[in-house]
Amino acid sequence: MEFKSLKFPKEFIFGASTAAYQIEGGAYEDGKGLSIWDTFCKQPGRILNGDTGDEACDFYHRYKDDIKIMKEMGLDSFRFSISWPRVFPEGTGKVNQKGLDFYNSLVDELRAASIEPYLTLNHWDMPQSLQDQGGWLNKDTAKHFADYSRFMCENLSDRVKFWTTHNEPHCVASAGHVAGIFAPGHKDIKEGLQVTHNLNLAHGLAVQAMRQSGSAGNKYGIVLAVFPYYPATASIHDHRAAQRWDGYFSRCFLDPIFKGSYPEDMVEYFGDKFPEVTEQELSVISEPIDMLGINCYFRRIIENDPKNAFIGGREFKPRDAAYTQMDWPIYPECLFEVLSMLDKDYDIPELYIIENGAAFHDEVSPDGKVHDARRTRYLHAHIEQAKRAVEQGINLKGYFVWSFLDNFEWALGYSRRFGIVYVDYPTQKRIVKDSGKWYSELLRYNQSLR
Ligand SMILES: OC[C@@H]1[C@@H](O)[C@H](O)[C@@H](O)c2[nH]c(CCc3ccccc3)c[n+]21
Repeated sequence: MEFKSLKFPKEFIFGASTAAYQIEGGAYEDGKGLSIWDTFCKQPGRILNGDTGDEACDFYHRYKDDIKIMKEMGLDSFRFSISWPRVFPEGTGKVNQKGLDFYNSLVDELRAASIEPYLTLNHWDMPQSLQDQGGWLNKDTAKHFADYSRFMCENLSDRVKFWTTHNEPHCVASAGHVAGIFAPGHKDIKEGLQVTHNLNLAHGLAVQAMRQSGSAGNKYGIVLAVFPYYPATASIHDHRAAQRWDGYFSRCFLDPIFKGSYPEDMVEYFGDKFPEVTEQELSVISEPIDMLGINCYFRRIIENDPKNAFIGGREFKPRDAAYTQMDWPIYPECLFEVLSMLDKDYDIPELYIIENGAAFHDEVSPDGKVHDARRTRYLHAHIEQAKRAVEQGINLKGYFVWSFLDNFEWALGYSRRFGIVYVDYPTQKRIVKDSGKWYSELLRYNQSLR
């Protein structure tokens, strides 16, 4: 496929993203402690088909072979997360040396393959033992997270330069504590808002801790899901609903981190459900960061819905849009629009698209290949929008596709495939999909211009 329209600056990096619980497996191996997702998956009815991350893609054992695929593909960078309980089985205190050994080896293998590690410290798999003490509802957990982050930085920052604290804290707060569809499965709005604040606090404490102990030149940040929000109609009620969704899902994280205060309209809207916040905590949360990672897959069209007790709205699905297997509308301009908004409204040193991709029904054809043309078209269209942002002078420094491998899709188990590499779970065989081959050609084209 012609790549001239997808020519990026030479320092722009292309990568692929994953997360520990979704790919590693080895859930009970080599001294790893329980995570809340290990526990959650065991609760009947929580996960489609009763799937769990017990084995997942067996990345814990197969990472060296997977890195060979990454190298052949030409990835500049690989984003992964650390399983906190694999290193600290109880969340604090005693270190599981075999857990630490795994991440040291993973990083060494990536660097030996000239692939830049891009690390996330919390991609939702919180140690169960800390959950037993209140989890993110307990502010002590924020301190434990900072200690864990410092420890990882002390051990890996000679080889890892990119450090992000949380992946999508809004998901932990809203899906995990309000909707109850993610671990730990709580359903309490006030709790969800307190967790929102405590996650922001944990982020700030962790950045401060890493900055004290990490190597010079490290870049610290966070990964947030930021989407464009549209009202379903011109009605003021839909406009206000869209503004509330943007207010909670985006600005209740962006504003305290980059502006040192929560959005006034959100504090007002949530009233006495909003947590107590001190100036000292806001100063910690707004500890300057070097980069922001963005997960953006589509735009969200919102219509007013007073029955939604949390935020008074629901997602509208236009009939004239094409949809992925997640029932997400395909709207490539979402990347350009989000990047433009961030560039206009916030002072962010560097931006990375850390997750963008699509789930479509994939199958292995008789020729042994996976002809996922829709995914290739999705990636092409969205990367074009990333290019458009770069051409407008927006400081976008990289694009990571979600995901490198098909993997465990949370409450939907293994029913959704996002990978550019197909995983045949019964045999754990990998097959680079057509989209993976296309992505590799794109990377090689850009590397040839460096
Ligand atoms: O669903 C695909 C991926 C997950 O597998 C990742 O673990 C997670 O980081 C992730 N986030 C998103 C966007 C989540 C989202 C959906 C709908 C509305 C807001 C956020 C999509 N994904």
